[in-house]
Amino acid sequence: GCIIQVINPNTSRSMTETIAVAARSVAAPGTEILAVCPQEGVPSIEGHFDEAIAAIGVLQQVKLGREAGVSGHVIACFGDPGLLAARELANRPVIGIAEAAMHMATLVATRFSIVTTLPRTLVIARHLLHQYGFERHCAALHAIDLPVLALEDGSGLAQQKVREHCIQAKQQDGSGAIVLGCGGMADLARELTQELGIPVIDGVSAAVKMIESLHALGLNTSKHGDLAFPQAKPLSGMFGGFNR
Ligand SMILES: NC(=O)NC1=NC(=O)NC1=O
Repeated sequence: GCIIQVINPNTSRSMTETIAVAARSVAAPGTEILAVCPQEGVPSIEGHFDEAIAAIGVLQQVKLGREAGVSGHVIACFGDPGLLAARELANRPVIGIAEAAMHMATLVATRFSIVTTLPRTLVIARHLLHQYGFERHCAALHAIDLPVLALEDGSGLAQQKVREHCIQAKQQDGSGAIVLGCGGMADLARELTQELGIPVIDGVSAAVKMIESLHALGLNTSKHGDLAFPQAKPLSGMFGGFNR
């Protein structure tokens, strides 16, 4: 069996649950999902500062998962915070939900649109498109202009905004697929795919299936070269107990 650690890098328990439900909804019968979030950090991730803080919690959770013997790790925030650092700490595969959703979109469409939360997170999505080499595949990026935690306030307003922007993206962007740009949107993909008649892709479920595939293929993070374990060195202060 496969044990997948799904890390919500923010500290909001309700979003961790939304993410866990999406992960479990696609997990294979033999796959166990361990959904976690950092004990301390930031309640939502909406910019570079938040990402820097969240990355420490991601690394702490990846180390715990490695020591628990998980088969792989998912970073369930659309900025993929701490992804490469996490791969240095991990033996097993580590996949971010943005890279997972973007890869899947390129398999089913020639171009995709992204629908994310606050406008200020658009630059983060653009950085990832460049980093992953998908700039040419992304036709447009949209922001619903609501904060991440509006997805968890029970009003349904954020979910309605996501739906409206997905409809606009389908009509205006010339995209064949849509990528949902937040871990908290993970529960919307299936219904929107049905309603819009085009692939609307959630990175949480995409990442879970990619980890299962890597596990089945016996492929793990390469420790040869750039992603080798960090050099052992004396870490000080709050990082004291935190070595590779
Ligand atoms: N673009 C985003 O909304 N990123 C995110 N911030 C979070 O706290 N979770 C996300 O997925």
